[in-house]
Amino acid sequence: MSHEVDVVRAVADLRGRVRYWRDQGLGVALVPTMGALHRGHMSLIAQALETADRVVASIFVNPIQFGPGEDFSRYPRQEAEDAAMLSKAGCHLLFAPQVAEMYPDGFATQVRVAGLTEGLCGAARPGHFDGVTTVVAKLMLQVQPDIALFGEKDYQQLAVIRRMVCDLDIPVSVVGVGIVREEDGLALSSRNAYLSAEQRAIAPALYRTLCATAEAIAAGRPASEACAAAARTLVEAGFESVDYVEAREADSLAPVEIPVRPSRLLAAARLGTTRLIDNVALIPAA
Ligand SMILES: Nc1ncnc2c1ncn2[C@@H]1O[C@H](COP(=O)(O)OP(=O)(O)OP(=O)(O)O)[C@@H](O)[C@H]1O
Ligand SMILES: CC(C)(CO)[C@@H](O)C(=O)[O-]
Ligand code: BAL
Repeated sequence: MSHEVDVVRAVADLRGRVRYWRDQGLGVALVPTMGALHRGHMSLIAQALETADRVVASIFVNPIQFGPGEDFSRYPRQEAEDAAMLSKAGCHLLFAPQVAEMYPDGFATQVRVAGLTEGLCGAARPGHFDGVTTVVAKLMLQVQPDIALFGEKDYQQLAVIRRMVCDLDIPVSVVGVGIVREEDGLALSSRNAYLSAEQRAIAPALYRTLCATAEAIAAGRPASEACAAAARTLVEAGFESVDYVEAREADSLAPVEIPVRPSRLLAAARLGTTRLIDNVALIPAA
């Protein structure tokens, strides 16, 4: 039988708990989240439990990564259900701070990764990644884990965090975890809860279109042409607008036309006010 996950809200308590484990020589993993947990998050927790002796999950709806007019105030908050899921999975500690604990009066520092943050989601969400890197740097310094796990669903976020950890010599191994999908291919995401039944029926077209486009590029169709066709397909399928469909190198996220190195096809598109993102691997053309 699983026991209830312990919840701490203060950085000092968090540090005390981790210090106790460290004194026993135990390895620690961190899984940062914004809550409203689903099977995607739980696969990060499961992988963390396989790799480390102790797992800390954080739940913090981070205000500074939301732009004006985005969904900060209505973002789903369901800590009791989340804690029950974490308990069942065997997660050891939940760090769930209030905003004032993370950003007390006078807070004035920002961590910003240049370049990588400028295109793709960064173009539609200016300042978003500065908010992500600032909070992830804080969480890494607060917990000082051996490893931190992030989902490939947020592929650009993962690349940005890897860059930050490398550039700032943060002694944490960043582990990327594969995308967990619904049976019809839709990537699990807390924001899927915003979709109406009609929008939910359209949503799997994002993954379907990415898969078909990746196949076309692997068969030799130039990426720019294939991506433009994919954007048209998404609109025909019922998406109101397409922020981007782009082929990029897997690590640097530099644009690619004919992939010769490991690459990724990434997209973001809107169904009503809900913005969905997804990505698939691009097989280098034969
Ligand atoms: N379907 C998924 N498969 C694998 N990892 C995922 C999936 N969904 C989210 N994650 C990962 O879980 C971590 C926490 O993400 P977050 O709490 O923002 O959830 P989310 O479902 O991505 O929410 P949102 O709808 O706000 O994008 C991130 O590292 C994210 O990449
Ligand atoms: C990494 C993260 C928890 C930082 O707030 C968030 O961007 C997310 O949930 O992907
Ligand atoms: N899942 C990434 C966090 C965000 O969209 O704000």
